[in-house]
This record gives sequence, C-alpha cells and structure tokens, in this order.
Amino acid sequence: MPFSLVAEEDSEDLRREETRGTLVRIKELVNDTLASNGMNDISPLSEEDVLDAIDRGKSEGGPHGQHWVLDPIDGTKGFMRGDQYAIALALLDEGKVVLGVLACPNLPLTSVTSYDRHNSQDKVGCLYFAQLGAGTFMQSIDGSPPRKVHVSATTNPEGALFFESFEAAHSSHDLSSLIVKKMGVKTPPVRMDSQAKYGALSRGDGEIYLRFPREGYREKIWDHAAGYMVVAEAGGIVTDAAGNPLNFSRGRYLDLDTGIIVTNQKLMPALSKAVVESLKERASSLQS
Ligand SMILES: Nc1ncnc2c1ncn2[C@@H]1O[C@H](COP(=O)(O)O)[C@@H](O)[C@H]1OP(=O)(O)O
Ligand SMILES: [Mg+2]
Repeated sequence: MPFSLVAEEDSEDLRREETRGTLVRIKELVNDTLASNGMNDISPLSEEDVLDAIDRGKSEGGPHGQHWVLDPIDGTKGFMRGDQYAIALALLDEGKVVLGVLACPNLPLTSVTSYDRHNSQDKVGCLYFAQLGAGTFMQSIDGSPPRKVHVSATTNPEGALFFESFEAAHSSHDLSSLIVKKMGVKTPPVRMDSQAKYGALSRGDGEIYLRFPREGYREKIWDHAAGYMVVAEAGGIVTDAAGNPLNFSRGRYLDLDTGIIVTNQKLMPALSKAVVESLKERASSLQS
C-alpha cells in the first residue's frame, strides 16, 4: 500500500562503493529482523530494496493527507557515547500529530533521577506510545504490560527539575540557566540527548525541558513530532518561546519562533514569563 514517509535519512552515503560492506551488513540485519518477527512470507530484501526503502522517506509532509514521520536514530551523538538516544515515529493527519511512538533503549524504566547502574534490578529500555485523546502509555522495551503515564503535578518551581541537551551546541545552556534562575528552580540541569527528554518528562522524572538552538537553526518535524505527542497526551504543554503551539503542517521544518519550551499546565505561566524576560535581557545585552 502506498504511504507518505517524512524521514531524516536518505541512501546517498550507502550507495557509494566505500560503504558497500556496511550496506551488506544492514541488509543482513534487516532480513534477520524480519525473519525473527515471523515475517517469513516476505522474500528476503536485496541491497537495492534496502536502499529504496530508505529513500521512501523523502516526502515533504504538509497540511493534507496522512504522513508518517520517522527519525531512525534521534540523538546520534548520545548513541555514539552509549548515552540516551531514541527511535521516533509519529503520524500526521491533515497537519496534526495523531500518534507518537518513542523507543528509548537506554532510558531507565524507573526514573532518570533514581537510576543506579550498579543495581541489576534497575532495568533500562522504555517504549512510549500516545494516541490523540487516548493518553500516553509506557512499557519496557522487551514487553512488560503498558502503564499510563502523566506529567508531574509539581506547582512549585523550587522543587522542579529541568532537562536540556547534553550537547551545548544544540541548545544554549546559558539561556536555560538564566530562565530557570528567574523561576526559582534550585536543582542543576539534567542533560540528556534526544527525544528521551520528552519521554522522561511525560512520566514526571522532571518538570521542564528547554531547547534554544543557535539563531538560524531550523528544527525538523521528525525531531519533535513523537516526543510532542507523548508529552501532550500525558498532560504537558509544548510551545515555542512565544507561547505558540508547534505547527507540524508546514513541511519538513517546524519554522518556529525562538526555541521550544515544555512543562506542565501549572508551571507554564511562570516559565513563559521567565522565557520572555530572559530573551529580552539577552537581546539588550547583545546590543550594548
Ligand atoms: N546545531 C544544532 N542545534 C540544534 N539541534 C541540532 C543541531 N545539530 C543537530 N541537531 C539536532 O538535535 C537533535 C538532537 O538533539 P539533542 O540530543 O541535543 O536533544 C538531533 O536530531 C540533531 O539533528 P541531526 O539528527 O540532524 O544530527
Ligand atoms: Mg534527530
């Protein structure tokens, strides 16, 4: 059945002679995975089939029809370091996200704040799924029964915990620090890669996620669609710095006002105020 896929990767690098070995390995892994999932009725894929499948992700998305939105590895730097990364899939219907699935293979099942890597009871690997109007659920990646999750109900910023990118190049740590100081947040940031931040926030590990890329950086829809849905259906709010909801209907890019801010309903007014004040201060300090 034909379908539209908006995805981060294309096959250009894999089509080069130097990467032939990698392509062969990928083809084997794909075929092994299909077979181990009981899809033995599908004949094994060739290298060309694999390249073509990757290139299915060239859709432009947009406000009409249905589009799958995929980031096969979100947080590549975290993946390389052995830290957090995510596989993110969302469905757009007439420009709105209606489904989000987020796999976070390195995210602790309990909480990022209580995780003890030396305790063998503390398992890692979470799978989140959220459907419009039906809430957000989380299960272990190896298949425990799903449980409904909800964002933190914390109303006091003093006890709030905030997430930001591990990579300072992806989001201004200075600006985040200014914002949370204004709110009265006392705890240091939890720095994590990928949309795993949305997953952790959706179950109440922390209350605030701030993302302020350098000026001119254009956010892509596959970097936020699934995470947005997981947080929104868990009762959280995701906006740009001016308080506008994220618009996933414009094509491959979000094209938003400065930054992305995420928190619960109760903390959003204080967060929005701190963001506006901090951006003004930063702008005037850059002018002087
Ligand atoms: N300069 C940048 N500013 C903001 N985000 C970036 C930048 N470069 C890459 N990214 C994207 O940030 C995402 C990970 O963010 P983080 O882990 O910090 O939350 C990745 O999807 C990555 O995109 P890409 O996948 O194209 O590398
Ligand atoms: Mg990404």
